[in-house]
Amino acid sequence: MSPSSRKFGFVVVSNRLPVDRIEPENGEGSWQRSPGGLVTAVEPVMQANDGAWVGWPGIADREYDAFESDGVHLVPVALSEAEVADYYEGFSNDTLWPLYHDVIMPPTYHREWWESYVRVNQRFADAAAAVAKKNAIVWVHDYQLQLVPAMLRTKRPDLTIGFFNHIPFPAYGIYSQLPWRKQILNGLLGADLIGFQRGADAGNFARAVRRSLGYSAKGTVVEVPEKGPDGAPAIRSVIARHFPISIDVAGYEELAEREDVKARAAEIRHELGDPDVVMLGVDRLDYTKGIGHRMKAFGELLEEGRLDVRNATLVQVASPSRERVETYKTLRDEIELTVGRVNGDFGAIGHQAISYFHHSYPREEMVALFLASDIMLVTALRDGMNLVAKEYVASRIDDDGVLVLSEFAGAADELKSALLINPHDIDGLKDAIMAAVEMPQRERQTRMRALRKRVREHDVERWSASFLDVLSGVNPDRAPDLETGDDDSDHPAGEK
Ligand SMILES: O=P(O)(O)OC[C@H]1O[C@H](O[C@H]2O[C@H](CO)[C@@H](O)[C@H](O)[C@H]2O)[C@H](O)[C@@H](O)[C@@H]1O
Ligand SMILES: O=c1ccn([C@@H]2O[C@H](COP(=O)(O)OP(=O)(O)O)[C@@H](O)[C@H]2O)c(=O)[nH]1
Repeated sequence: MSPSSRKFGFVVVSNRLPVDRIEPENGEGSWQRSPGGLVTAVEPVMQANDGAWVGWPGIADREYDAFESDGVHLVPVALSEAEVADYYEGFSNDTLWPLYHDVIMPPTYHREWWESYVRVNQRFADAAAAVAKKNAIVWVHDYQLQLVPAMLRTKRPDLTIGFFNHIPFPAYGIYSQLPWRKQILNGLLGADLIGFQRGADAGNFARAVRRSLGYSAKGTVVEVPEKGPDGAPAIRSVIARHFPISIDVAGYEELAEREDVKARAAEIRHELGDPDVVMLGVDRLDYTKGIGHRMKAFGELLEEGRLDVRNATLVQVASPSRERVETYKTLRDEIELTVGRVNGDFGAIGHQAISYFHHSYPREEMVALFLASDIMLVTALRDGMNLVAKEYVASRIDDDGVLVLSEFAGAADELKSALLINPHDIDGLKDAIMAAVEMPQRERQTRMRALRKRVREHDVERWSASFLDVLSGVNPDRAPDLETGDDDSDHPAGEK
């Protein structure tokens, strides 16, 4: 059977596949790991469950057949150049992204972007429906695909549909700005189960459903009025609750134990001039991450002489992201100007204040950086979860290192032994950085042990198992087959 005609009992749908197609002008094309935490978290779930992953291969105007990668069956969905501009860069990342992150930047509303979003969501729904076996479980991910659950339900009422929102869901006062607020809520309510990162996100969603659609939403259950099979009015229950995402903790621990990774960590410190204090920031270059706030705090500490550039340094990895979106271009200019200013004002020969890298690094190098750093700075202004915070903790098998963590990152709900900060309060952030610098070893150890315990007990396997347990429990009569299969049996609602 050709890979494209196989059908699966478990299907994941996300905007991105775990690999991006890279086509250099002069050279051979290749597949490269995609950026971001969604892929980091969903990849181990797919490797543990035999299924298909439907997503965009990260390049415009190219059609690829389904293929296997690292034991996962990938089903590429093609997007045209115009769709990348309107659906991905436009509606997803210049309308929904700023809106859902509490309008840190003003969202842009364009009707053509919305129309493209609807068309592309339908394409993803069709692709998922085509690879799903009868009664399959389909798990849709993130804000780019909020209409897919209802589209799938219309096409394939046999499916059990889950949706997980990786970014925050805003308060109704903000959400209600969205001209298409009802359509999005109705799209999501096509799912049987809707997962969020934080309890507050699930609460905001329930309020939006009550205020915008007038449906009952009590506790974790939304009651959606529908027509029953006989045409009579009926109620369909949708569960909406939080399932905080996590990481492959054992994988990070294994890397942290490796001699070559430890040696690389020592080498990094040495190359930085063996300072007393190494601070680290690792983020996609995104305005939600508060990179400028952390640089401002660090710069002021140097200016005030509370830190000395000869023994304290900041390493900032800012991996490229959404580079054609105007707000991201402006952000890059601002951050690089700040780096230049801080280094110009406070650097000394052989002692750079900020080492800035606009690259993406493989996981081994990330763990070496984590081990090389005394203080991890996560200063997001808003963040669904922030997996980097959890990766730092998981990697510190030596029970050392201090995590400074924004209370506006989802991770703050769980990582309560971190030094929690409000990144808008620059003085408070500076005090927290100094508290981290001066923290006695015993306290560092106590805090890191508590953090590691939490992350170890709540790893990505537990996240996916708890979501999928609830999801498979909603239609117990359907008993989906999670094994890969070649079942071409007829589907309801006219599916081939
Ligand atoms: O696909 P991109 O546009 O390049 O962006 C990368 C991903 O960024 C976002 O990640 C989120 O998911 C993480 C895991 O749940 C979470 O820790 C983080 O707080 C979120 O920002 C986005 O949600 C993904 O869809 C993107 O693929
Ligand atoms: O150079 C880099 C920078 C980041 N990451 C990974 O990208 C993910 C970022 O996820 P997070 O939830 O922190 O934020 P997002 O980028 O998804 O908003 C984490 O797994 C990082 O380890 C990486 O592998 N290399």
